[in-house]
Amino acid sequence: MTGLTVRHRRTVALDAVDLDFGTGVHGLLGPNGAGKTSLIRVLATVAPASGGRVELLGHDASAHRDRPLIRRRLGYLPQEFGYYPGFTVREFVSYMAWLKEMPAPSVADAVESAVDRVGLMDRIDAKVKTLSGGMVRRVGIAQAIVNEPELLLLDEPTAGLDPEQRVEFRALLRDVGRTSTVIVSTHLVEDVAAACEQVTLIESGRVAYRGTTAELTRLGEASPDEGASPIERGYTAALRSHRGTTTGRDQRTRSSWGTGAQR
Ligand SMILES: Nc1ncnc2c1ncn2[C@@H]1O[C@H](COP(=O)(O)OP(=O)(O)OP(=O)(O)O)[C@@H](O)[C@H]1O
Repeated sequence: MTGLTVRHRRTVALDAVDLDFGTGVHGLLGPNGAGKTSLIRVLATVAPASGGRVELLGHDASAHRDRPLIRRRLGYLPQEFGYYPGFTVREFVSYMAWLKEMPAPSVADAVESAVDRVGLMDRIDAKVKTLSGGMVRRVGIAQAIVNEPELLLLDEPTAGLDPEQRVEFRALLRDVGRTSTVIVSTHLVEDVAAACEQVTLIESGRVAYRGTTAELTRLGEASPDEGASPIERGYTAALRSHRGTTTGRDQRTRSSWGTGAQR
């Protein structure tokens, strides 16, 4: 994408961002309100850009006729996803496969494979409304991967998952990332450390840092900041550097709550 700008009324959520993502697992980090969801929604073709150019899987995301072609090859788990509570897991994931226009003969096997990958085979014929929050999240992941997407977009996918499920989910991400482009927005730096090769740090609608997970960790190792792990220290150091301050504890505290750029 080049010059991607997203405005929500007076708020500039993304400010002329240039980014490209190749095969592999990419972590999208940033404080609350940084612009991560705004970016993912444009990539998922559910929200228009206010400016700039976005090319997805060789298509122009702004071209109406190209969007169905993109959506067939895309998987998307929104931060809050809607589902029909009366559907069973099988019915819901099948319905999403149908929306993605998957060939009918392949749907039944694809649904079982996706549900199996998120560890819910024993609940495949249970109604979604009878599942726990973490299980519903896994149904959301199953619907996102049912079409074996070439571009997988996940907005806060580990919210509600217990630690064991998070470990399994990270393995799934690494597996999908072998052949596809996976973009994961998260607040959990340890998700990034465990599953992502590349990190993009967004703040106030701008790219604050890009590098490999190992580079961000090394940045943290060299940083005197307090923090639970080197990569968390790297996150703080990269944000500070972007803000152009090396001493501003007050500024860091203020900014770590996230701010939209009001124009
Ligand atoms: N529908 C909307 N109307 C008005 N402002 C919005 C809307 N959606 C987002 N914003 C603003 O745009 C900015 C970016 O929001 P966005 O949700 O993309 O951030 P985020 O990085 O995903 O945040 P979080 O980590 O809290 O989910 C914020 O200032 C937010 O308040």
